Amino acid sequence: MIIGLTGSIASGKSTISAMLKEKGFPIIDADLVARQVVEPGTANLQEIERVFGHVVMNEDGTLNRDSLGQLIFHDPAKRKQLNDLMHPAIRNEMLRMRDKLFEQGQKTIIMDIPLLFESRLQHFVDKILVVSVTEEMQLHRLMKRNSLSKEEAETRIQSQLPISEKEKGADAVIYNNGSIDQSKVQLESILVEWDI
Ligand SMILES: CC(C)(COP(=O)(O)OP(=O)(O)OC[C@H]1O[C@@H](n2cnc3c(N)ncnc32)[C@H](O)[C@@H]1O)[C@@H](O)C(=O)NCCC(=O)NCCS
Ligand SMILES: Nc1ncnc2c1ncn2[C@@H]1O[C@H](COP(=O)(O)OP(=O)(O)OP(=O)(O)O)[C@@H](O)[C@H]1O
Repeated sequence: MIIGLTGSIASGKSTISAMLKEKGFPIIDADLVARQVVEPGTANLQEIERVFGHVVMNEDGTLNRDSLGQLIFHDPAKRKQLNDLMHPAIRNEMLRMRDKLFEQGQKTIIMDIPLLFESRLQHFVDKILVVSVTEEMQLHRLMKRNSLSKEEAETRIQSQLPISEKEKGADAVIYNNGSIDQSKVQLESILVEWDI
């Protein structure tokens, strides 16, 4: 069985994913895969430099993530260009990892996919677990974690579907406004309900 873990930016997916990892579930993390597919020397990174310019590169040849983020979160056309370039590579690598884990005999796999709904990847997974927070809390945590201004954080939040829409497509929702322990209790009861 594949559990799709999703939510919105800074809603707490990584926090819940860490709890699932601690319980022994294998995790395929789309954000991590998205870093692997643009490592120095990859054709993807060369293409990103060609399309977005030298400004998105660090001197050591790695991707300047802040600079690329500034470009794509403010501009839907550029975001689409980046998505079109990277998403097929991310998807292929995630499927390869999934197949390998099943071959190794794993029964339940977690796929942490921030853009599961935006990219219409619902068919990748058997159950969808959404990590939700109020917009106020999301803004607060995002500004704090990424040291962003209110305006920058709002721009990033608006680049994704509203969390209320994602809740509608969920098999279960964790409301992560309270403490981490309160979210853990919710996770545990969902795992019992799903018998995993
Ligand atoms: C723009 C980049 C370089 C910014 O890097 P940075 O280290 O600042 O952020 P990070 O990768 O940790 O992403 C943080 C969060 O931003 C959100 N996010 C990232 N990319 C996108 C996008 N294209 N559209 C909407 N939200 C996005 C996700 O919620 C993600 O969890 C990076 O996010 C990226 O390469 N994005 C394109 C690939 C992608 O779509 N990744 C999302 C998972 S598939
Ligand atoms: N219940 C909580 N109480 C306090 N802080 C929290 C809680 N849950 C998450 N956080 C903090 O909020 C921030 C966002 O959480 P996290 O990184 O897990 O979100 P995410 O959904 O994985 O984000 P992204 O989409 O950007 O990858 C982090 O700094 C995290 O430590």
